Formats: sequence, C-alpha cells, structure tokens
Amino acid sequence: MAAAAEGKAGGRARTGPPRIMAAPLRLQGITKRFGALTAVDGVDLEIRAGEVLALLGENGAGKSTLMKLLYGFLPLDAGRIEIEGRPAQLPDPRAAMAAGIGMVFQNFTLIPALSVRDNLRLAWPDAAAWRNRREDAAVVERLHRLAPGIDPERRVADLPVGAWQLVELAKVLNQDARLVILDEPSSVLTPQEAAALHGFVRDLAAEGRRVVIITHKLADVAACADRVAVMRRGRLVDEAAAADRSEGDLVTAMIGTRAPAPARPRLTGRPVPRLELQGLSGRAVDRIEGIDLAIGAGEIVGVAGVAGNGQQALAEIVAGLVAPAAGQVLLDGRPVARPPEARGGGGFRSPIAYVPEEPSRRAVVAELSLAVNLALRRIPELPWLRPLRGLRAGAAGALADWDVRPPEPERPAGTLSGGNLQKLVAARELGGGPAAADGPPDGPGAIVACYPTMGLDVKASAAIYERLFAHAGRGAAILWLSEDLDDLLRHADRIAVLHHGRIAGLLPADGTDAAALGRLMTGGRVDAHAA
Ligand SMILES: Nc1ncnc2c1ncn2[C@@H]1O[C@H](COP(=O)(O)OP(=O)(O)OP(=O)(O)O)[C@@H](O)[C@H]1O
Repeated sequence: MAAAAEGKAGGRARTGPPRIMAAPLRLQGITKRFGALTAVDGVDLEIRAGEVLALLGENGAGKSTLMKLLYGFLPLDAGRIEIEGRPAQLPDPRAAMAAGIGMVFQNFTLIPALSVRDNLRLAWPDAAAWRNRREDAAVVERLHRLAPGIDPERRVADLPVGAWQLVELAKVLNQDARLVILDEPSSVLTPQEAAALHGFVRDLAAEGRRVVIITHKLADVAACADRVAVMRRGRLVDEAAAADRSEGDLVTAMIGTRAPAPARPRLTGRPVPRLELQGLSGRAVDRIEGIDLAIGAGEIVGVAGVAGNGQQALAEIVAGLVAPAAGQVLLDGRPVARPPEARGGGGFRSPIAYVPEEPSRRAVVAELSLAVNLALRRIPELPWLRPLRGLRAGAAGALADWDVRPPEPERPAGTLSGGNLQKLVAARELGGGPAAADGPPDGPGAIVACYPTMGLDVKASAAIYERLFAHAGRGAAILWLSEDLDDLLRHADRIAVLHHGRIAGLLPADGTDAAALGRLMTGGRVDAHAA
C-alpha cells in the first residue's frame, strides 16, 4: 500500500499521537445513485475530532455507501467533502489514506495465505522501511496492544473471523488514520473482545482522532458513542448527542416503528432426540473433540464460546461440509451422509439447513442473480437448459416475504448490502417468509444457524427469530451459534459452551445467567454441568 498520510516524509509511520485535524470534516449534499436506486440522498454530516460517531440505520439504509464515498472507494454523484475547511478530492482510497482516512470493511481485505505479520508488512506505509528491525517491531506494535493474544506468525486463514477484524484495524492504524471508519466492528466479536474494542475506540478518540462506527448494536452506542446519526432509505433522519437518545428513540428513527419482540414458549420436558452428535471430532479452521449432544424435536440448543474454540468445525461438520475425523451425525436415528455425498458432486441435498457465518464469502455467488442464489440448494433439480423464468417468479415472492431490498430477482447478489445478503441466505435456507406462523411441513429436520442475525437491523433480526421459532414449532432440531449471550438466554432451551473444542458445560437457559456462561467460556467452572 502507498506511503500515505501527511507527515510521513521520512518514510516512517508515526507511532506517537497523531497530528490533530481540529476543524470539522464536513459532508455536504452527498448523493450516490446505483441505476434507479438513490443509495445516499443529499446527506449533510459533520465528523468531529476527538469524537466517536455511531452511524445507525436499517439494512440497506446507505451507511456503508456513505462511508465508501468518504473513503474514495466509490465516486460521488453530487455533494462535497470538506476537510479542515478545504474541499477534498478523494478519487480513490489512496487519496483518502493520504488525507488520513482509514476504513475497516465488513468484507475483509487481508490475504488469508499470508501470516498476520506479512499482511501488516504489506500494508505498512513505506513498504521498504520495515526491513530494518525497529520498523519491523513497530509493524506489530499496534496489534499487540489491541489484541495481545493474536500470534503475528500465524496464517490469517487459520485465525477466527473476530481476529481478522482486529488485524484489519491494526492495519488501518498503522497507516496513521486520523479518521477511522469501522463498518460493523463488533458483529463478529465476543462480548470480551467487543468490550476491549470499545475501550480502544475511546482511546482513539481521546488521542484526538475521529471515529465513525457503523453498527446495528445499540450496546455499541451506549458503550462508546458521543454522537449518533441515523440513516433511513438513503437520507439522514436524525443526528444528536448519544446521551440525548434512548434505545427506543433510535429504533424508531431507524425502522419507523417500535422494535418487534419475538418470543417462544420454552420446551417443557425432554423431547425425542432428533439431531444426535455422537463422539464427533474433526477440524475446520478450529477443531472439536469428542462432542456428544442430542437435540430434541422442537428444541433450540444455543452454542456459546470465545471465537476459535470449535464453533466453525462444529457447524461445518454437522452441516455436512467437512467430514468428521471420528464420530457421526444422526438425524432421526439415521446417519447423515458425509461429504462429498452430502454437499459435493451429488448436490446440496443435505436434510440439514445451514446458515453459515459470513454469508457473503460462504453462502452466495456474488456474480449470480438473486434468483439463482435462492435456487442453489436445488442445483441437481434445476432445468439449467431452460429459461430461468420460473426461478424468477419464485424468487420475487421470497424476496418480498423476506423484505430483501431491492427485491429484484435479476440483480447480482454482490450488489446487496451486507444485511440484505444475510436475509437472502435466510430465505433460501429457512424457506417461506417470516410472517408464516407455522413452519412448512416439509421443512428441514434440523438447522445449523451460525450467527444468523449478524449485521441485521432489529426488524430483520426479529424476522429470522420468528422463522427459526416456526421451524422449532413444527419439530425441527436447531443448533444455534451466537455471540450474543443475552439472546441465547432469552430464546434457547439449552446452551452448550465450547471451550478448546469440547463441551465445557450444557446448561438449561432457564435459571442460567451470562456470568456463568462467561466463566465456562474462559475455562472456569459452574456448579450445574448437566442439563
Ligand atoms: N455496488 C452496488 N451496486 C448496486 N447497488 C448497490 C451497490 N452497493 C450498494 N448498493 C445498494 O445501495 C443500498 C445501500 O447499501 P449499503 O450497503 O450502503 O447499506 P447499509 O446501510 O450499509 O446496509 P447494511 O446494514 O445491510 O450493511 C442498498 O440498497 C444496496 O443494495
């Protein structure tokens, strides 16, 4: 990456306090259109030094687009950006970095095959400078402070997603960004990591930097924002001091109504086992060891754990993407086909529905249309040689039911906002619409849902819960991985805590609290171990 920020004349990144941009950074009349869609519509916004601004809004509101315009990643259609009182030309990210603007994206830009250190070296402002030993130590210094647990010599591909985000953030800070834009930074972090990030964000502001956090989590606002700005359908609809807005105010500004509150009755008694994991061991990015778990008909078992403790291996093995090294998965007493039969050459006809982590990388083909992406599960049945008219008609209904915006079956999936992409995957894997009260009789026997509401606004999250609850209502067994302990405690029947690839505890959600889960997540004990 280019030598960028001003003041790096000597080819050295500044590691001390940054030069402060005291005058406001102003966005005036910012507008961006994609064809007929006005994604950002005449936005005026001030971003002040020493302040954390939370940028909120429903999925597809235009938050990422607005920040990509500021980062020079997209060209403006209208409006101007003023930095320190002067109009700024930011035709590309290189120019934005030179102006002290850095952005951590939702979709990461790291090179998975390289080590953390090499990724940071590649992004160091003066690519040659790190060859001397002092510079090379400086390359990882930020990361050490931000996340002391991340080994710089590990390959990025072998790290959990939460760690990728922190490496990205270290990369941006190494470039001496004085405006740091974080696009949904806490969505993949555990509560402990999120708390560390909030502290770090406050420190950045205390150093005089500007910080913009795009987020759906109101906890982020409470923990670190000074000011809030809310977007809806491309427009800025509210801007205020964070202290002047309640959570209810913010939700109403975002979605126009009060937050829906999905709920389900907890199971009573012990249901007939439906999805059984027997002595399951194996490896994906992380690994699991001897997992025994039986999930009953209509039961939701939540899985909690610090990222990297086996969640991904568990999900991918149960969903049939990765063959276990030992053990088996049974559905209704019968072994589930192992890969490649389950999802390889024979098609995707696994009886277990799967909402994976990071749908943009793992669950959609960005270049293909929404209609084709919705049909991917049915590949072997698809009449590829016939026109896709039928697919389009079916897709239109699913897109409308799930409120995927814009609901255009022909649109390439890669042009959807992150949250709308997540809704698309939910529509395919969970079927029907969230409004359907009962699950379909022919729905999946079991569901593996990994962080299914990540990046979703409150309304879309409620839709996913309602749909999962409907499936549980008609007897599906649900394995639900989540980083949100409060959500698990509220909605699951039992909660399994993963630690070092094993189940450290299996607790009834009723009567358990987040502190007990937290202790198990970090290797501690609680009294009641069996549920
Ligand atoms: N490259 C693109 N081509 C066409 N449309 C796009 C493109 N990028 C974004 N859009 C559309 O612009 C609108 C705003 O998207 P944006 O990603 O800014 O939303 P967001 O508020 O960040 O949403 P989320 O919370 O879901 O990430 C959406 O309707 C999206 O589909």
